[in-house]
Amino acid sequence: MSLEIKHFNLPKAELIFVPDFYSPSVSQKLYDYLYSSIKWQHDQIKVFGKVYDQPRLTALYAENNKPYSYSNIVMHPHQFTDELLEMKQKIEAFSKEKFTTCLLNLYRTGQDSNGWHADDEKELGKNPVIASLSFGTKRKFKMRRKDNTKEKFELELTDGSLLLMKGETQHYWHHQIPKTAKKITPRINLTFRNIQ
Ligand SMILES: O=C(O)CCC(=O)C(=O)O
Ligand SMILES: [Fe+2]
Repeated sequence: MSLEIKHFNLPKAELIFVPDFYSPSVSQKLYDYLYSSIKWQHDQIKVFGKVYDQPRLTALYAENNKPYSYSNIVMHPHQFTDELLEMKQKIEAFSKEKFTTCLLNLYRTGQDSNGWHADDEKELGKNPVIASLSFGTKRKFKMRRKDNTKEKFELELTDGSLLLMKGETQHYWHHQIPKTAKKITPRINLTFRNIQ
């Protein structure tokens, strides 16, 4: 059986979406493992001098000790677990890319979110490839052009799916996970990155 692979041809973005990267039964096991075994933390962020609780839990894992900084937060990695390493290897085999680091997000309810941003920190290099795995409740993933916010795109990130963002995507587009008023159970997201 072959995997369904969708290519979205947006101007100045390269997106590849694999809806069934993991089967429903494997996804359920991975969700349970991640929910209970990842060392989730709840950081505060500073926006225009004011301090807020980040609207989700996060964790950083890596094969090296290199920290990752964004939104005034510096995260220091835990060492990869066997399960995370296995996921990393499966994504590397599919994408023919290498990843050093995984930033995990736990969206506990519909009120948890991730605001407009690009994954364009300089430690990610010029045209970073970001591999994003989703487990649990599906959430909307929105994109909009940095230079024309009317130009938009959206996608549902479903359980067991893989989204690859490549090429110039981070230069030209912002992305977000908006809040939703729906009563929903959690979603776990893993973004694999290469930090040099
Ligand atoms: O939860 C997601 O799908 C997106 C996460 C994200 O954009 C990030 O961690 O940089
Ligand atoms: Fe991101």
